Amino acid sequence: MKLSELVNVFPFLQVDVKEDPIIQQIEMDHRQVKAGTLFICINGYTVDGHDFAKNAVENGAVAVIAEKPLALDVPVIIVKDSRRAMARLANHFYHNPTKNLHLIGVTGTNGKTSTTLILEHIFQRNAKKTGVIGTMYAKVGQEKIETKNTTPESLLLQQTFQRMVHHQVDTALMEVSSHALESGRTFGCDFNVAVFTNLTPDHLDYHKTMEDYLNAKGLLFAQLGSQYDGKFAVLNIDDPASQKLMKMTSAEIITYSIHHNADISAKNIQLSAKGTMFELTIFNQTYQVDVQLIGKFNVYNILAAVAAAYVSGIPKEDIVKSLSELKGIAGRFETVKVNEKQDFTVVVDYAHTSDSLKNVLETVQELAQSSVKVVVGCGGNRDRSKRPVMAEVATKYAEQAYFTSDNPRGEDPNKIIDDMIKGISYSNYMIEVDRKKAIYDAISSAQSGDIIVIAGKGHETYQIFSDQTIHFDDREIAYEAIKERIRHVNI
Ligand SMILES: CC(=O)N[C@H]1[C@@H](OP(=O)(O)OP(=O)(O)OC[C@H]2O[C@@H](n3ccc(=O)[nH]c3=O)[C@H](O)[C@@H]2O)O[C@H](CO)[C@@H](O)[C@@H]1O[C@H](C)C(=O)N[C@@H](C)C(=O)N[C@H](CCC(=O)O)C(=O)O
Ligand SMILES: Nc1ncnc2c1ncn2[C@@H]1O[C@H](COP(=O)(O)OP(=O)(O)OP(=O)(O)O)[C@@H](O)[C@H]1O
Ligand SMILES: N[C@H](CCC[C@H](N)C(=O)O)C(=O)O
Ligand SMILES: [Mg+2]
Repeated sequence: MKLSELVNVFPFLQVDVKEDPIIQQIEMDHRQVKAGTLFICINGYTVDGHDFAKNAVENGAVAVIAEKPLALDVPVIIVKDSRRAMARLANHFYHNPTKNLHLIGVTGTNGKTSTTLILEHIFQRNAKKTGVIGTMYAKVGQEKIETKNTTPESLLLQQTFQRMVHHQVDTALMEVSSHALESGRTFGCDFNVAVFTNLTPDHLDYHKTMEDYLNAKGLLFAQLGSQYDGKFAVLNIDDPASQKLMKMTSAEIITYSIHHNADISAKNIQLSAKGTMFELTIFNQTYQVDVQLIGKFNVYNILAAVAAAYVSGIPKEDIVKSLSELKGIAGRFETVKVNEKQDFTVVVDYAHTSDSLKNVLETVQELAQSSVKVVVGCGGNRDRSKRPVMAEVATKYAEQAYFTSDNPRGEDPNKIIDDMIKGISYSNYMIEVDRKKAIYDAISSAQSGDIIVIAGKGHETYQIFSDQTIHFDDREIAYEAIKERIRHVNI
């Protein structure tokens, strides 16, 4: 595509393109630039991409998008906001791929990954070809692509959607983070259905207040389009934030709930260690369902997915049938079992907010025959305000807590634990900064009937320190620790 054709998307931009190079790719990182690239300068949170424009040209960039004049030997096009401009350019460059996809976006503090993967299962069981974009990976058909962000930057996002279109994907299921909405990564995505799970405290380092955080989530619903265009907003009306989201959208509103009357609802929920049974009502028709997922919070995720699948045209009976074949989700309430001699339960769960930790601990309290133990830490360079709240929840809802590290990143792990224990009401905790040792401590003291929750990292296979990232998988460590515990008991 010629530069002039590409920048045509900006309506009032006066571009004097004397040279009109062919643009073969667009990049925002100078290290990815090759001959024929349009380089976009982003003033980021850590460095300013404008400082790398010269290097980008040396690497082969044939044109540059910037927010200020730059003395370069290639055309420089000046825009007001280059991140925003990038979303628009990406959309145009990759031929507006979401117009050719049925796109479902899921937002909310907790449950985005779970809901998108339940949706993937429902759509696949109903003969749809799916694509997924989220925390664990992006997936085009069966091919998995590693992702750095839950919701990637617009360039990678639109490129991934284009791959989906080329691979005949019809339905795309996507987690939409508040960071992405706030920074415009999703501008230009043509969502058909937007789903809201819940809003509880997290990311207050980035959004500052809960109101700002809600407003960021609200952008998904505000940008969705109207009911006249067949757009649907799926809202959890047990969460008060939904009242505000209703006002922000002109899409058709579909409600789901456990506690109120709603379009999609669940009643008579029976939890067990093997799964969950409940009565599911989809627009006045009720079905008995029996799923392998554990916990009331997963009933919410199922309701959200059922609602989104139904408004996407999957018949009620087919949705219900696919729920019975639903398997667990990696790193979400994932149990680690070595053999039959193991008379206690170990659960690895991605709970990394106070609300998700409370939910998972309340769930295991209902299931435990003896005591509940929890191993938990808080991420470095992330919302500090959640640290003492998570520690309070851990000590309140478990008999014994082990405070440890969870991706300290650029921070001193001991200081993170200091922040956690500041001002908490209970003292039933131990501190072990080494996460492996903390897991061994918790498991080596396991008694028959205990449940040990290892929280915060779920599917992650790494631990991020200031100077290095090491391989670290809670499930692998727990497995070894359980083997040792069983050996010890049998000596
Ligand atoms: C705070 C934040 O959101 N940061 C995101 C942001 O990075 P940034 O603005 O800091 O980028 P930067 O490092 O300052 O670089 C600025 C520009 O210079 C360029 N550059 C930089 C260095 C260089 O040598 N050459 C070069 O060209 C960079 O490519 C970039 O274009 O833009 C990057 C590209 O899109 C993101 O990957 C990055 O996410 C980081 C990794 C991150 O941790 N983000 C978290 C907070 C986040 O977004 N989380 C949400 C999930 C939350 C949830 O699910 O609960 C998410 O969607 O992932
Ligand atoms: N609907 C829910 N409500 C509250 N907690 C939930 C819900 N669903 C899942 N959880 C808890 O939150 C954890 C993370 O779930 P999930 O990965 O689905 O959330 P997410 O929104 O994708 O998180 P992230 O923001 O990191 O992408 C789970 O391991 C579980 O403890
Ligand atoms: N999406 C979440 C992931 C947190 C996972 C936890 N293990 C941590 O590193 O804090 C975040 O960016 O806050
Ligand atoms: Mg996620």
